[in-house]
Amino acid sequence: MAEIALRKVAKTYFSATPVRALESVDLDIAEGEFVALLGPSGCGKSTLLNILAGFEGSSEGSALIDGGAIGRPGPDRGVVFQEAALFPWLTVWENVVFGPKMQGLPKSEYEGRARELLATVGLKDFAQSYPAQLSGGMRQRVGIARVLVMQPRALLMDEPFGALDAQTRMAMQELLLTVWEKLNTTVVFVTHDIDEAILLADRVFVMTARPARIGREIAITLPRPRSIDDLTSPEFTRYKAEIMAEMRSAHHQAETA
Ligand SMILES: Nc1ncnc2c1ncn2[C@@H]1O[C@H](COP(=O)(O)OP(=O)(O)OP(=O)(O)O)[C@@H](O)[C@H]1O
Repeated sequence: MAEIALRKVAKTYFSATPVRALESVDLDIAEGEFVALLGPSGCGKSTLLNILAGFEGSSEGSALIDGGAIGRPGPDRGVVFQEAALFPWLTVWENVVFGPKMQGLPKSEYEGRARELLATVGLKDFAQSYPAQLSGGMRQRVGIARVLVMQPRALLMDEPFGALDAQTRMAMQELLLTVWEKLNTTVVFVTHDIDEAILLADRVFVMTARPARIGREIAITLPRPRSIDDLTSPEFTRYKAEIMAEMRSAHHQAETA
C-alpha cells in the first residue's frame, strides 16, 4: 500500500486575480493509513487531493508516492468524488469491469475480483441494472467497486458521501470501514463532516483558512473495528469538542482574513 509524502507543497492559481490555495503543506501518510482532511469551505482541500491524484501540479514543493514524484493520474491511485461518474449506457457489471478491460487485462485476472467486490458493496443482484435504476447510495457503491477493482495503492476520496441522506451516509461509512479493514488501502478522505472524519480516520488534519496549511493533527485512537455505535461514546464526544474548537478558530481566521 502506498506511502504518501508532501514536502512544502504550495499552490497558486493564476486566474484573473491569483489565488494562493495552499501554503507550505507538509504531510506524511503511512502505508495503509486512513487520513481525513477537514477545513473551512474553499480552503484548498480539493486542491490538495487533486495534486495527489495528479490532476494538477503543485506550484512549489513536492508530492511523492512511495518515494517517487507524483506526475499524471495513474492506476496506483483511485479517486472517488461526490458523484460517481458512471457510464449511464453501461450496466453495473460493465461499469465495474470497464477499467481493467480498457487496460487490456485478461478476464481471468479481474472478473473474480469484480464479482467479489460487487458482493462486498451489496450489489451482487444488481449487476445487470443500469445506473439510472439505482439510488444515489447504490451508484456511489458501484463507483467505489469500480475504483477498487483496479487495486489502487491509495484511495483518494473527495466528499464521497456528501450528496447522500444521513441514513445512507452512515451505511456507506460502515461499508467503507469494512472494505478498508479488508484491503488496508491507504485512504485520504476529504470531508466537511466532523463525525465522519472521527469515525473513519486514524488521523484527522484540520486545515487553516486559505492559503491552507495543516493547522492541527489529531490522532484518533478509538479502537477498531469501529461502527456507527461509536458516534455516541464519551471518547468520540471529546474528539468532537476538540475538533469543533479548532474548526471554529479556522473559520474565524477565514472571516477576518
Ligand atoms: N482551477 C482553479 N482556478 C482558479 N482557482 C481555483 C481553481 N480551483 C480552485 N480554485 C480556488 O482555490 C481555492 C481552494 O479551492 P478548493 O476547491 O481546493 O477548496 P476546498 O477546501 O476543497 O473547498 P470546499 O470545502 O468548499 O469544497 C478556492 O479559493 C478556489 O476558488
